[in-house]
Amino acid sequence: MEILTVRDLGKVYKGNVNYEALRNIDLTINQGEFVGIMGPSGSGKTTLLNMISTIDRPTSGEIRIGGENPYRLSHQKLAIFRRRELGFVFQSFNLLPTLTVKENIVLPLTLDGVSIEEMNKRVNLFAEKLGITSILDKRTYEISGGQAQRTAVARALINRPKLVLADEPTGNLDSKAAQDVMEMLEKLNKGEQATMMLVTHDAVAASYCQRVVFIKDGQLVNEIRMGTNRSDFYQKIIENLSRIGGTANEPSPIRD
Ligand SMILES: Nc1ncnc2c1ncn2[C@@H]1O[C@H](COP(=O)(O)OP(=O)(O)OP(=O)(O)O)[C@@H](O)[C@H]1O
Repeated sequence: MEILTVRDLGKVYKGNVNYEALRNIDLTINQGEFVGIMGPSGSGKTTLLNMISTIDRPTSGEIRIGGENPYRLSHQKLAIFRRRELGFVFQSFNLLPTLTVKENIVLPLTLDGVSIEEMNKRVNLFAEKLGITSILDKRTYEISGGQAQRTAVARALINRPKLVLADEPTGNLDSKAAQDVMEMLEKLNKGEQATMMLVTHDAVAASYCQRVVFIKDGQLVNEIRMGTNRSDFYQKIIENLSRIGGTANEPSPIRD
């Protein structure tokens, strides 16, 4: 089943000089897929993510999420759609510092009037899956970056959204914490059948995806799929990035 359908998408930033940031983008993400988007700086990754996350309107083409075109919804319905159908994970975690870890996680549920009992059930389930049960009552300034990102992942998934969108989720983490977060995302993708799209510069993070799509100068140029081995997939990602000018070649930090 298709969760995300992007057809012939285009984006032109209007200004003194118009800039065509995306052109003829076609992308489909099926239920339960984990897809990475990679490309050089300025290639259009954030622009694409902003269109899909309904933050910014496309100039042409169409986006459907779970069969719905979010840009046809009224302002109020769009806000509800975003909260119920999309989950967000950001580079900078975006947790509220005055709340505890648990309060941050349940925030999307409180806005939807879910019962306390159901909230507790879900928060305990996700906290256990993400290994953050012992820090639920801590404030966000008392936890590590890796714990903060796992909290953000729990918050993004607690509503069981149709699509989870992650923007450089490992960008502020050291390599060990980054690996932990990617392992959690992979586990949740498999265990919860969560459909995920990840924008990243990090080839190691991308190697946890099942499919990586490459973007250059506003166009999708290639896609590769994970085979049986993550180490080989990582090498293929690096080769593709080198070809399109995304990053230098480097030795694999992945051991099988
Ligand atoms: N609001 C805007 N107005 C005009 N041009 C913009 C705007 N936002 C982005 N651009 C341009 O569109 C192109 C794509 O930008 P985008 O931020 O999507 O790239 P990116 O691949 O996410 O880059 P990075 O990896 O550096 O974050 C760039 O050339 C950028 O300068």
